[in-house]
Formats: sequence, C-alpha cells, structure tokens
Amino acid sequence: MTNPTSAPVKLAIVYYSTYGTNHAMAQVAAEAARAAGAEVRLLKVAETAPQAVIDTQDAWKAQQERSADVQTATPADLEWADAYLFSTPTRFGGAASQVRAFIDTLGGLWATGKLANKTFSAMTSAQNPNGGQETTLMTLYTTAMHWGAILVPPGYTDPAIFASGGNPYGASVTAGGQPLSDEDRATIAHQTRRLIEVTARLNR
Ligand SMILES: Cc1cc2nc3c(=O)[nH]c(=O)nc-3n(C[C@H](O)[C@H](O)[C@H](O)COP(=O)(O)O)c2cc1C
Repeated sequence: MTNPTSAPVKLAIVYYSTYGTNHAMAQVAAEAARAAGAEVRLLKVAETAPQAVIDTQDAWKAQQERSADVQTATPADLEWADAYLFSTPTRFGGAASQVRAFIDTLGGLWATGKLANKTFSAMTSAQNPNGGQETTLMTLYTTAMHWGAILVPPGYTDPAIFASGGNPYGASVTAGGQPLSDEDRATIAHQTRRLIEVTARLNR
C-alpha cells in the first residue's frame, strides 16, 4: 500500500475509445487508483476523425456523447503527473492514431526533460483474442522508453492476470461490445494499484 504520510501519487490516465471499451477500462483504473490514495486525472485524447465520419456510426456517436464531460488530455497534464497509464484500442497491431497524434504533441516536454523518470503502464483492447494486443502495448512501451519513463508492466504478479488471458504486458480486453468481465476489471485494478505502489516507492 502507499504510505499515507507521503504526498499522493499523481496519475494521468490517458485513453482513446471509439466504442467505449477503453473508456470503461480507464474508469475502472481511475476507481482503483483513487481507492489506493492517488490523485487522478481521467483524460481522453482529442478526436481526430472528421465529425462527418463519426456521424455515420451510431455506436461511435454514442461514445462521443458518453465521454463529452471527460477532460481532454494536454501536455500540461503529463507535466503534472508522476505516473502515466495509457489505454488504446488496437488498430492493425498498434495504437489508435488519435493516441499517436497526442503523443506527437509531446516533443517540447520531452526536449526539456519533463517526461523523464515518470512511471508508465499501458492497456489495450482488440476485437480478437490474438488480434495484436501485445504489439500495441509494445509500441507504447517503446515510446515511453524514449521519454526515459520507468516501465511498470503487470507481469504475472497477481492471479487475476491468468484469469483474464495472461498478458504480462498489460490488461488486454477482447472487445465485442459487452461490459467488462469481472476478470478484466480485477486485472485492470491490479495493474493500476501496482503502478501507484511502484510510483509511491520512487517518490519516497
Ligand atoms: C481501423 C481499425 C483497425 C482495427 N484493427 C484491429 C486489429 O488489428 N486486431 C483486432 O483484433 N481488432 C482490431 N480492431 C478492432 C478494435 O481493436 C476494437 O474496435 C477496439 O478494441 C474497441 O475498443 P473501443 O471500444 O475502446 O473503441 C480494429 C478496429 C478499427 C476501427
């Protein structure tokens, strides 16, 4: 557990979600992080798809409305935080371009060393159980290494990971429009608590 006498860990949860899966994953993480004593900013990245395209899909439009009140991530949020948890749909084996577009705004922070020594963990979802979750997570961890981040993947540090597909790189939901399973929720909560705990130790 985190040390109650130290300052709370500041966690930025940064996600993109077209249909709601990664939004739900981010919400589970936020709940777990707050329960672990962290100060949390739950942040979506800006949409980059044209509204005319979004309007052709009811499910995409519905998710846009559900997340209307969620703050949009800015570089200042990453400067504020000392821990980052990213969550993105898998797109052809990589992160959604909306997430990459946000990452591409971070050059200034990187150049001034403001992304260094932050902790970093990542989650994803894909339509298929072997649809590229691991490669997506690796692309995000590769980016975090360029920042000088301290990677905090879950590994096999909790039985919940085995029950939800056994991905040691990060929570990986098989997305079919269904609500998150209890197993997925437990894995996300564990990954988040571990990120908070490791960050708290570093902060001490
Ligand atoms: C352009 C595009 C590419 C995708 N590529 C993959 C893929 O490579 N493998 C896979 O299993 N699912 C793929 N999917 C399905 C998404 O991963 C799935 O819709 C997403 O995980 C749902 O997350 P969300 O509800 O947060 O949007 C793709 C979807 C889109 C729109």
